[in-house]
Amino acid sequence: MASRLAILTRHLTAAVDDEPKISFRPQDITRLLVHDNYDLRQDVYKFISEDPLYRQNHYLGLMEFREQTLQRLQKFTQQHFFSVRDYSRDPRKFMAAIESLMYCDYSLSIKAGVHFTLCGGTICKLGTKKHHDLYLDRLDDLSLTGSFSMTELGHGSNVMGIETTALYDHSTREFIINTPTNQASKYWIGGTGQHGKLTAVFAQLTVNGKWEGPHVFMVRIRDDNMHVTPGVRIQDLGPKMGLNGVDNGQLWFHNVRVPRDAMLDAFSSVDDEGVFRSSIPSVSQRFATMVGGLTTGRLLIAQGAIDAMKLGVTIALRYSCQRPQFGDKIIMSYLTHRDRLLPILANAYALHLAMGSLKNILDRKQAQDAKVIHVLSSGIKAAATWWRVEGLQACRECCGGQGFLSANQIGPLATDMNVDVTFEGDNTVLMQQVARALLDDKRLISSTPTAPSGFGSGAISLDKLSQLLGYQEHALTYQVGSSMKAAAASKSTEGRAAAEQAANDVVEAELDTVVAMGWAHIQRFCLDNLQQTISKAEEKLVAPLRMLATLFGIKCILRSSAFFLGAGVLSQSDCLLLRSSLHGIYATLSADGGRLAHLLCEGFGIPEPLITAPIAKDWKLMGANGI
Ligand SMILES: Cc1cc2nc3c(=O)[nH]c(=O)nc-3n(C[C@H](O)[C@H](O)[C@H](O)COP(=O)(O)OP(=O)(O)OC[C@H]3O[C@@H](n4cnc5c(N)ncnc54)[C@H](O)[C@@H]3O)c2cc1C
Repeated sequence: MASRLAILTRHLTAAVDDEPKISFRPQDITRLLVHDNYDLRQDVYKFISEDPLYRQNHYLGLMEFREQTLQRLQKFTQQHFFSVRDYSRDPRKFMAAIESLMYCDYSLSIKAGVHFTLCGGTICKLGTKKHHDLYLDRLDDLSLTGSFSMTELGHGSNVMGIETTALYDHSTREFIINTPTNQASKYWIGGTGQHGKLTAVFAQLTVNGKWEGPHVFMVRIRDDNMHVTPGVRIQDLGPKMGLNGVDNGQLWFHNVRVPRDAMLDAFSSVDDEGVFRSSIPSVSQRFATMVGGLTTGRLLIAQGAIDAMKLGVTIALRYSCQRPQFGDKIIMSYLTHRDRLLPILANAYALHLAMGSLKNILDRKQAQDAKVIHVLSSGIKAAATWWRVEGLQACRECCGGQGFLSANQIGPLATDMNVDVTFEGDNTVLMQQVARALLDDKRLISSTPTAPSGFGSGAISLDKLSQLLGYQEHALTYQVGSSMKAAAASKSTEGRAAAEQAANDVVEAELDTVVAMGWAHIQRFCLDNLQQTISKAEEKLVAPLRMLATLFGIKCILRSSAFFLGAGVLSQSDCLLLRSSLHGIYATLSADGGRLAHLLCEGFGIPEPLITAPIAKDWKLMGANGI
């Protein structure tokens, strides 16, 4: 292994363009990473880099920050980079435009996401032509500011349990929307505290005395003069831990009457005779379709987290490779520093490429892909945001006190984004959904997992790392699945409901393992996906990608060393071999002032004007000449 690494090191010690040793240029990597809409992304970057309205300003108060965020969104919208109609027409373009805002400010990114994706996307997906005609142009020019009212004070993760009601009144052809209890008030609703005019309300529908499950209704909450509409009450939620450019609100509805056409009716409607009709007969499947529209939002949150890791690690690496401490020792030469920063680089690559594959699956628009899309979007969102939390904290610590200075970008990013583990699906709940899908996979449940051999004196190959991660996924699923089967069998004489309950009780009792299953699946998917990317990559990119993939795989396995040692799959000497290989990779990435690590960061393609942190330039000049 050591000699292989030495060869890799020689091969990879990238130099400037005109030196013969060079193996790749950052733009070669950028081409691989930017899946689509390269020119559009560059146009958005140029716009937000050059217009002074988008410059960092950490001195604003709450109301000023909100106003600035609104103005930024208005000006961005006026550039017509995309249309809300692209949500259905050209989803890659839609996502590319919104993703590109991330490097400017997370509040702007989320305010745009709530308006265009959650509100606009819901209308595109769940509405029909009359809704598209009525709302989409006005969303596009921001004359109708949109929001998305799903969560209630009492119901966050359990959306099916919401209490807001929509009762159909055939005498007036209207729905009557009500908030029956305070816990049913819509809570956290982005964009409603101050600026919102329109909201997509999730409410339990009753027609002719029959409950039909949650449906979505378009409700005006403020008129064009910004007066709150009759029957609606709005409370501004005020300052938050971060993300203060977004005005979140709490909403109550008291006998708010909306016309029959206010219901988004692509899948269900009430006809002229007042009869409820739906192309999806079961309430639970209908509900799954209603919330299925959240996938795009979830992808944007995941991509935002990945991009934040890229920005954070780029800044931290640039600083760490020039910062001496204790004499002239550069802090990046400390093993602890390498171990804190370099895995973030690998995570960002692994997740970004996994997102690329997921977007390709989405492009196919095949009905049979619905489950895999749900599983991957849930799991990648959870992994990306959890690793982002960990990664940005590591970046901030690695920069010492400088990491705490707002101008250095990492701190504000970490606090503004802290909520991404919670919204668009709480991570713990999302990982359970990944695990539920694994538990439905007969291949994993019925065959006994076969443990791969350890490394012995053999080399550490990506195939072996993948086998180990695959084994972990299979073994955990088999363990929980077998217990569920046994529990269900023990209750089989009491009927199907009792057996299902017994199986569910096992899931509850094994919830920590269930979440670990979700992690195992996503880690294995990411590593396999990296391998597939490598197999198709240009020759010059193979070595650096393989190195990142090996780093990623080793870290995943070492994080679960208790599992692998406990299962007797790896020995202590295997773990030591993994550790020393990891250190070898760190040394290669950090050699020559971290040249390879810097090239890999440059490969992210973050526009230089948007890397504003002074420590990412020349920290020795900080404060000099009034800078
Ligand atoms: C800044 C911000 C903006 C938001 N914007 C919007 C918006 O625009 N529109 C909107 O509709 N909503 C919005 N939300 C709401 C958001 O989607 C919810 O906060 C989220 O779904 C979690 O719900 P909850 O807060 O009620 O937490 P809960 O669901 O009560 O969860 C609390 C804790 O319990 C745990 N938990 C819950 N259920 C389980 C379980 N089954 N197993 C194990 N653990 C569990 C969770 O992991 C979590 O740690 C926003 C939230 C925030 C903070």
